[in-house]
Amino acid sequence: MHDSLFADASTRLERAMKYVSISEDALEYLKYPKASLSVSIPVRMDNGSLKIFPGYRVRYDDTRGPGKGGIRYHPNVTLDEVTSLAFWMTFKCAVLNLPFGGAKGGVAVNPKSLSKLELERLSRGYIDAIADFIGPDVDIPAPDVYTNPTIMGWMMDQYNIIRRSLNPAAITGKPVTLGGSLGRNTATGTGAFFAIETLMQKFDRLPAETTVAVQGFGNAGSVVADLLSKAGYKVVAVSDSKGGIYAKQGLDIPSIRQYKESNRSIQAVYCEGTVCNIVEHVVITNEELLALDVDILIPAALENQITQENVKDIKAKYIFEVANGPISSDADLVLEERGIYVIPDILVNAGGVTVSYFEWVQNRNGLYWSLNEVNQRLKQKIVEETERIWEISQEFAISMRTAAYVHGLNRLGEALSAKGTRDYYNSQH
Ligand SMILES: NC(=O)C1=CN([C@@H]2O[C@H](COP(=O)(O)OP(=O)(O)OC[C@H]3O[C@@H](n4cnc5c(N)ncnc54)[C@H](O)[C@@H]3O)[C@@H](O)[C@H]2O)C=CC1
Ligand SMILES: O=C(O)CCC(=O)C(=O)O
Repeated sequence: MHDSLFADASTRLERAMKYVSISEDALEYLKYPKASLSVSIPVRMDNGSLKIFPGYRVRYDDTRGPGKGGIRYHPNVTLDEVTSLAFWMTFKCAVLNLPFGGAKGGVAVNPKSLSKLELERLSRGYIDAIADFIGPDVDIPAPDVYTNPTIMGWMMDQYNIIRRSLNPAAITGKPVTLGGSLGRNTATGTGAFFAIETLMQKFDRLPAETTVAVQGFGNAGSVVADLLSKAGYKVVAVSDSKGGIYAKQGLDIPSIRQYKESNRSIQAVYCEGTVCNIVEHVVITNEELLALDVDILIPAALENQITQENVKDIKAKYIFEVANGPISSDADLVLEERGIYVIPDILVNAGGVTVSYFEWVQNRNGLYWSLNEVNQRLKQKIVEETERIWEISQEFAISMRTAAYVHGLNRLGEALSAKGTRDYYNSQH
């Protein structure tokens, strides 16, 4: 594994290069972020003191359209992490053929330590600091880890105050009442479910005979766990930042979600109405969850969860990356050698940005779609691109990850070439 997350992420590009025929110039462009902004956000705390939080927004590439990507609140956020996340967004949007480039933002903060008012001040302060860097035709933020529709609502409102106009398409993942799209809040997990279903059919796997473990029970992980369990898969383990639960007979995911809503933590429960009772289970660590002997492993938390250190312990047959970058590049090679299928983040978790695109389209048209229409369109896109990446992987006998990068690189290369060399500008100065 490289010291820098971005250096590690870039190796994926290098592995795909030999299967594409795009210009050297295009490849050179794609090695660097187009623009990066680092800001300091002053926040008046409830006790009257002033705290400064570091924040970032990176626009990696906007050849195919405005930058697009979420905003993360986490104590470990760095410019290196945000750059990697913006790099992945660039390829994700290309893989899904969305008219967007890639961007990402983040603030180094533990949001759990802030009051609701402090969180609102921080969110408005972040938009104050980056307002000139974003916009509906430039770069459009959305939610990511520890941010949510409420925070997107504050951010859009702050952007509108600064611009003195209403700009619903400036931010996606907003509350529905402020122009958010139906289905955006569940889109990442739903898209992942469509990708899993498409590929499990190819592997002739029946849901009832397929066990699943999910690391991270947030917006993305809890929804995919729910959809899989409703489709008959046996979800035997889930976890959050504090640890996990395992039950050989399978967990009742809807009950665990219900319990989490009122208690903000996970517990192995079975609920009838509002009464939830604890059922037989084993408490496990996140490390133990990753090493479970299950058919499908779904990392849905943070980066670098499977590395050279623990890759030998992995027993799952298929890994669907719902998190961004959960597997380091060296661990990826080991998994490939061992015949473990890894289905990459830039495809599996692309449902979120796809419905963000639908939200942006609806905001610009002022015509809003039903939930059914959103989910039908989402399914069509995810299934189509999953099939295409599968074909590329079969054609060149390469991993699904490399195939996804080949697919994205082809689209990016075409757009970069269509823009021309820009030598005209250079020769004028
Ligand atoms: N929210 C979205 O629309 C999208 C999210 N993603 C990715 O999905 C992943 C999860 O994001 P969300 O579900 O949105 O975040 P979230 O904030 O809703 O949930 C994060 C979950 O991860 C858990 N977690 C945090 N640290 C952990 C650790 N060290 N070990 C195990 N669990 C841990 C938290 O307890 C929580 O359950 C991230 O990698 C994010 O970038 C990707 C595409 C879109
Ligand atoms: O919805 C979006 O625009 C971006 C979601 C995101 O940050 C991601 O896909 O990692």
